[in-house]
Amino acid sequence: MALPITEIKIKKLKMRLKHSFSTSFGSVKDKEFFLIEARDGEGNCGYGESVAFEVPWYTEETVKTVFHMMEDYLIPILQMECLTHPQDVSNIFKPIKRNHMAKAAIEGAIWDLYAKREGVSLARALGGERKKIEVGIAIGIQPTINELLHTIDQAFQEGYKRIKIKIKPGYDIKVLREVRWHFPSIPLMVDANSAYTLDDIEHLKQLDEFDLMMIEQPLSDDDIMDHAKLQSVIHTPVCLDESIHSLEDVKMAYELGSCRIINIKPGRVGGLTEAKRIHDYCKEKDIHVWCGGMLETGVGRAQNIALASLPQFTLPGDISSSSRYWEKDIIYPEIVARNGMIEVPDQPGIGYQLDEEKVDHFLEWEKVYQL
Ligand SMILES: O=C(O)CCC(=O)c1ccccc1C(=O)O
Ligand SMILES: [Mg+2]
Repeated sequence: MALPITEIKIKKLKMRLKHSFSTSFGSVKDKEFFLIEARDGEGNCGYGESVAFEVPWYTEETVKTVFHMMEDYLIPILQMECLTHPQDVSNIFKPIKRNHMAKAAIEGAIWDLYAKREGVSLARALGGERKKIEVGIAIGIQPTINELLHTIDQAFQEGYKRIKIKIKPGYDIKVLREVRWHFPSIPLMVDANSAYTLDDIEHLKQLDEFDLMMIEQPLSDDDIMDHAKLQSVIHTPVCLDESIHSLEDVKMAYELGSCRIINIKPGRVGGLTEAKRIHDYCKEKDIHVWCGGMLETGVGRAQNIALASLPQFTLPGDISSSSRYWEKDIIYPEIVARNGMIEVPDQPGIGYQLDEEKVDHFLEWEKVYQL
């Protein structure tokens, strides 16, 4: 069956985060992103969200490169090709190298449109089975230890299933000692966003004393080899985030023993289809996976919820309530984690409605493309 797309609309939005989010390389206060709409001319509309930031600190993409790729290369490809299934999208985009966040934004809208046309939830369309997913919370680098302890306490009281804290050189061992002193048994992990090198191996070995679920992306963002050297000498499981752009990267990491856990973000790997391929491989190899976050609004968050309903997402993801980041989200109902669980919607598509008033409120401009 054909999957006829008649129109793609790009909406540029800017939303202020409730609190700025700080990591080892800098902080984000205002989130600029694109909301993508894919229509079929029969009244159905699918939604996608781009996750690139303004500055290329996380990966090389930026808000501007995402727009450039979508307008100048990806949408023209859609204008030329006929689709039968959202799985075709990654294939037709193959001639364009990388630029995964641009591809994923469009592909996500097409997956949602497809699920709505089929009358099934996006979770179901992807092969998801879970009715509820376990979620955790990511806490940025805090100005003081007391603020960190307070935020952890709050998150734990709200029932989040695990706490992730960001670390960097000078903000690691001492901080963890404090955290473990106050919270000896909470499920805890750390994310370094590539702040260390192999020269820090002796330092990183000290992490083993804190009973961490994992250390996420300690070394360089494009490295797979050094992480294998590190994993061979520390007990704490290594989880790769920035280093994983595709299934091929996961295979290499598995073969080399670079990590024991994979963080999957659809935006980083080029979309939901590639995310699912990675999931399926990890299931076969018994590698635990979880769904990462990119400070998304409700649209990206809803897509992550659908993805995390797949069976190998065995660890709680970075998918917190809308209210953690936003005064008002652009979807309704807002996403709510209760006791560290989020229900996977069973309505067609992402299962949340767009709040057009809110979208208009945060809208900077929009552009329409006929296919
Ligand atoms: O809660 C979230 O959305 C994830 C927070 C987070 O850790 C993060 C936020 C922005 C960019 C990269 C990362 C990351 O996982 O490394
Ligand atoms: Mg990370």
